[in-house]
Amino acid sequence: MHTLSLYGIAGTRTLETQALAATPPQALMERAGLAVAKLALALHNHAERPIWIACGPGNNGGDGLVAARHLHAQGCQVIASLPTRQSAGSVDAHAALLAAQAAGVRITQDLTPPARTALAIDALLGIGATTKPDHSPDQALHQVLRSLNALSARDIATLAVDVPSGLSVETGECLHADAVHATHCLTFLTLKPGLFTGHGPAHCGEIWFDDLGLSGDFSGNVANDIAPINRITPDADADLIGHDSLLNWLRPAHPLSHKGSHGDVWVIGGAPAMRGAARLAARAALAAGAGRVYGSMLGDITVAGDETPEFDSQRPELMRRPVEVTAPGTFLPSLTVVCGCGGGQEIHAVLPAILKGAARLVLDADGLNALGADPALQALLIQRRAVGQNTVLTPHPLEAARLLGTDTHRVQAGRLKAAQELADRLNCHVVLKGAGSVVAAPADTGRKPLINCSGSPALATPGSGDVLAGWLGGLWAQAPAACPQGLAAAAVYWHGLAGESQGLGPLRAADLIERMHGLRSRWGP
Ligand SMILES: NC(=O)C1=CN([C@@H]2O[C@H](COP(=O)(O)OP(=O)(O)OC[C@H]3O[C@@H](n4cnc5c(N)ncnc54)[C@H](OP(=O)(O)O)[C@@H]3O)[C@@H](O)[C@H]2O)[C@H](O)CC1
Ligand SMILES: [K+]
Repeated sequence: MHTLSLYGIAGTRTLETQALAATPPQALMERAGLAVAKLALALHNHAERPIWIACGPGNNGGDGLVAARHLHAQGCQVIASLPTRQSAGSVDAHAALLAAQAAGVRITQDLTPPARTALAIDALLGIGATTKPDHSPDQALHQVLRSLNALSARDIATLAVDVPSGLSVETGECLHADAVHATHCLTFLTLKPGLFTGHGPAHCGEIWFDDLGLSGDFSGNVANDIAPINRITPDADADLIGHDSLLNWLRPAHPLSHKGSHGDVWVIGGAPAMRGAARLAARAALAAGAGRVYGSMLGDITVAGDETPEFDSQRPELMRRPVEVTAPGTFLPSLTVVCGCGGGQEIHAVLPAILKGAARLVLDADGLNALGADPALQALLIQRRAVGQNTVLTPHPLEAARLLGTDTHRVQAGRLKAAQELADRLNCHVVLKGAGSVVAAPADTGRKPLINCSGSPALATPGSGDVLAGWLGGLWAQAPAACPQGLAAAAVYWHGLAGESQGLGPLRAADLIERMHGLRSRWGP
């Protein structure tokens, strides 16, 4: 999959206005409704059982009514609930209602789904949804949202039109407590950021896209009812990370390459009781292809059970070295440093030297907490880019909240904004982890944020973040001059693909490394 642009409401409305101006009345809604009906037919595997279409007052509801008409014409048993007044302003939706009535579609104000519903279509709210507290039809709306969720909780296919009602297409936060959990979402005109991050992935199910014919067919022919569009393409709000993020990693290594050609990584972390975190990061860096991987454990390394001279007795390829970051000859300027994985309090003492010396730095976990608590460390971080040193922070939402001086809820309510704010404030690259990881670059790079679309709950396991940090370090060591945002995109996408390959159940972190390593051999020539 190629990188795709994501547009929030403003960008989508700009495209919608141009599209409406270029098409005959009702044409766009007709196309949207037909596309919904086609997908619904494909999902409807109990021909004798009813399809319930919950239609809202605006154009989203209009799409639903057009779909109802087509499905009725196909002989499906269709019941459309119209719980609210039809929006006076929406001429197209009103026309769709009249056409559905004329065609004999059963339209009711009953808010309960018909018995034995086999497929539900959520056409309540689209990009016009608001959170107005005094909105009169809210009670009815909530009742229908709850009915839709009760159906999807019973594994009944639920198709969201454009967006699951109650989900913010801008941020992926839930505007309503009962936002619809769809099994499929067919979105129109643009792909929207909120479908892919925050609560989006959990609420959308499988995402489908229809541009309503505006980009033409496969041979580039635009439908003959579309006038030439003097198109002003709005700026995308973000890009979706796709398979092309991996392009640089799908080529075989140069035949004359040797371990010295693949760069060195130094993992610093693993305070007592958290040794495993550093080991996972180091193993991941090695599996990602770094030439040499060194590891240093923080704190007392002679604690019971950890007297072995190896850094990792299961991986003798990893080399142990002391944590003497300030000693001459540490080669900090030539290494890629992955720091913080299981670093405990001890990480604080070594961070100033690392921030001053490391050419490339991935900072994770306790390294981020130390940074959040100490403005002097933040000042050192901010200075790094000016001397050609790059940094990628890999916070989960709580770590990001600590760095921003806010709470997790606010980070999650605006993941794109939070990641961008961190990148700008701390003058570095940021991977905000969680469903739909966001990869942000400082604004002066001119690069917009990226959202990752791969991943699965199988990755929500201890050590999964250490693997990501180590893998990123391993990639960076091999491509020291590459754009850190592109490298971070490759790492999160790769990590997510491995998670998807798991199916049900957790993918334990040590196995995740092997899975990521194995994927590359499958992609090979
Ligand atoms: N324009 C086109 O031809 C096409 C549009 N498409 C589809 O249209 C929607 C966007 O439609 P729009 O009418 O702008 O907005 P919605 O249908 O999403 O919602 C607006 C109506 O919903 C009411 N509303 C909003 N928030 C709430 C709420 N919290 N509780 C209850 N009701 C709410 C709102 O009421 P107002 O009083 O604020 O007016 C409106 O009545 C888009 O998503 C597509 O599905 C297609 O792309 C095809 C072409
Ligand atoms: K909807």
